[in-house]
Amino acid sequence: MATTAPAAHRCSYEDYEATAKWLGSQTEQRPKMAIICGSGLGGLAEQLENRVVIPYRDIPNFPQTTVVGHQGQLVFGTLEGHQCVCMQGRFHTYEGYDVNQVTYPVRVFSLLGVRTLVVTNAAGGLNSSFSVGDIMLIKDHINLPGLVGNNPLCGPNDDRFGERFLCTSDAYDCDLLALAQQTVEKQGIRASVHQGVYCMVSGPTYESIAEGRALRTLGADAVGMSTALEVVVARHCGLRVLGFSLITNKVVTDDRTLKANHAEVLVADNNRAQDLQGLVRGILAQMSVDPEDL
Ligand SMILES: O=P(O)(O)O[C@@H]1C[C@H](O)[C@@H](CO)O1
Ligand SMILES: Nc1nc2[nH]cnc2c(=O)[nH]1
Repeated sequence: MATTAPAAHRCSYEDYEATAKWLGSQTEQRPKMAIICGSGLGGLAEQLENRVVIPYRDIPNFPQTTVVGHQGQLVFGTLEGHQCVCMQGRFHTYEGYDVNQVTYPVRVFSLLGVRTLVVTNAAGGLNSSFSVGDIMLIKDHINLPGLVGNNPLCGPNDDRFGERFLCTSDAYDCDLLALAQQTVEKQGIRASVHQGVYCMVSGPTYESIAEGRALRTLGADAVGMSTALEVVVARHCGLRVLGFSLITNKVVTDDRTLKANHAEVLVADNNRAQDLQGLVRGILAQMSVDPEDL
């Protein structure tokens, strides 16, 4: 039987605008920061003050989450003095969404006035010095789907969002990364936090032994099924990006008896999500608050 990739879901500027306008009518909050919560990492959104919760099913043009550990709602509120919008649940291409649907919220956030994107994910550790439960500050990525043609910037370029040819050598903001590293030192958690390269694959399969080895050879420290596409679109609309991976499992690169699974990913999240939340809060507490937020 022939199989086909999902048909490209073209979204017009007017679609993004309509969604942003509708969200703007649901709350007076105008966040400058968006946080995408990875698998099992939605707890951060519970910590916001003055919460306004909007289920994805109510939002015009929004996709729906289908993965365990991804709740499917936007939460507006304040965290450490910053007005934020949190995605409690993200979209993945392995769910059948195409790259434009997966990244749809990022452009909507930019139209809402968001200037900084914080991305989090659950990822498999490839770097042999990483342990389960460690945090990786993302310093760069390998956008494997994008490199082989599944890039959300393919197709006609809309100059209202950004330029045709985007440079991604500076995708992860150096100043935010430095602030994150300072916070790590301040919190005394250096032993379990590393900087590294995140590789996005499409999933939903976890890596074969040969694939795990190949990704390590490519220079990846951790591998997951999200994030890079969102970051590309965020950079295209000029957002600053800070990224975190929670290492939920070690990618199997030798022992055939070990098997990665989503339950193990969620257990590791459950055990260590609070550390990641504490780090994100610590970083936000040190970031100057936009005067318009006060
Ligand atoms: O949404 P993220 O990237 O955190 O989720 C990861 C990748 C898959 O969705 C899932 C695999 O266990 O966790
Ligand atoms: N591709 C991939 N994604 C993950 N997400 C969490 N763990 C993993 C993993 O081992 N591989």
